[in-house]
Amino acid sequence: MRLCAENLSARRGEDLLFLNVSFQLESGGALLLTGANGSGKSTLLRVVAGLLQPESGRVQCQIDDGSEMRPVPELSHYLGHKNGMKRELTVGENLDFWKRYLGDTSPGRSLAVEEAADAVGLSGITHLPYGYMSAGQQRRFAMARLLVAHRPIWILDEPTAALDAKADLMFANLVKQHRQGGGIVLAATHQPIGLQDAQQIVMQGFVYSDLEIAE
Ligand SMILES: Nc1ncnc2c1ncn2[C@@H]1O[C@H](COP(=O)(O)OP(=O)(O)OP(=O)(O)O)[C@@H](O)[C@H]1O
Repeated sequence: MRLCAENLSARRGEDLLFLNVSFQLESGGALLLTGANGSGKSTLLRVVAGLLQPESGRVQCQIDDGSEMRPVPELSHYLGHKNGMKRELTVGENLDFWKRYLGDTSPGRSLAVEEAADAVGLSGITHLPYGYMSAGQQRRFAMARLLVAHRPIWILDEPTAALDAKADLMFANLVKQHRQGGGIVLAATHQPIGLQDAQQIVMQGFVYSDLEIAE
């Protein structure tokens, strides 16, 4: 599998936040985004995930050599700052919704809801409302979403913010296993979460605000 981002640029408000960012990731590869608060990490991840229209450029993914290019949203999970779970539903109902809604988009095994809960260290409580969970448990169950539907690309925005050291380690192992299985990971994070040998882009913020993009 190969993910290609070519000449991505994005505007926030009137200003150009980044200009002509390109990278390529192969199966098992990872990209780490770093940079100061407000430098554009979340914006770049949202562009890659298809949640924000770029000012220029495109991102595509090829499953096998010679196969057609496919849009990243079909093949990716996006774990942003928000957990994307309903407080009123049980944990199991939330995960079951995501399992059915996202489905599996490529060969690869997704986990049953209880298996995924076990993988994030929280088995036996999926019958409880999501809103009853502590903040850390809620985040762990949001991570379980990555496991109940198989998607080869994981796009992660500060996935372990506010988690304890044990949860960091648990998630680092999930990321490592995902990469070992041929998955690709893009992440903005300050924690060591299984991103050994990752490519790195240091975001700079509105440095290009007075430039215009050549069409
Ligand atoms: N909808 C918006 N309209 C205008 N400006 C925005 C909008 N969303 C974000 N910005 C600005 O874009 C810049 C980049 O924001 P972004 O969230 O991508 O940064 P970040 O590097 O992820 O920051 P952090 O480390 O704090 O999460 C910031 O200056 C922010 O204020």
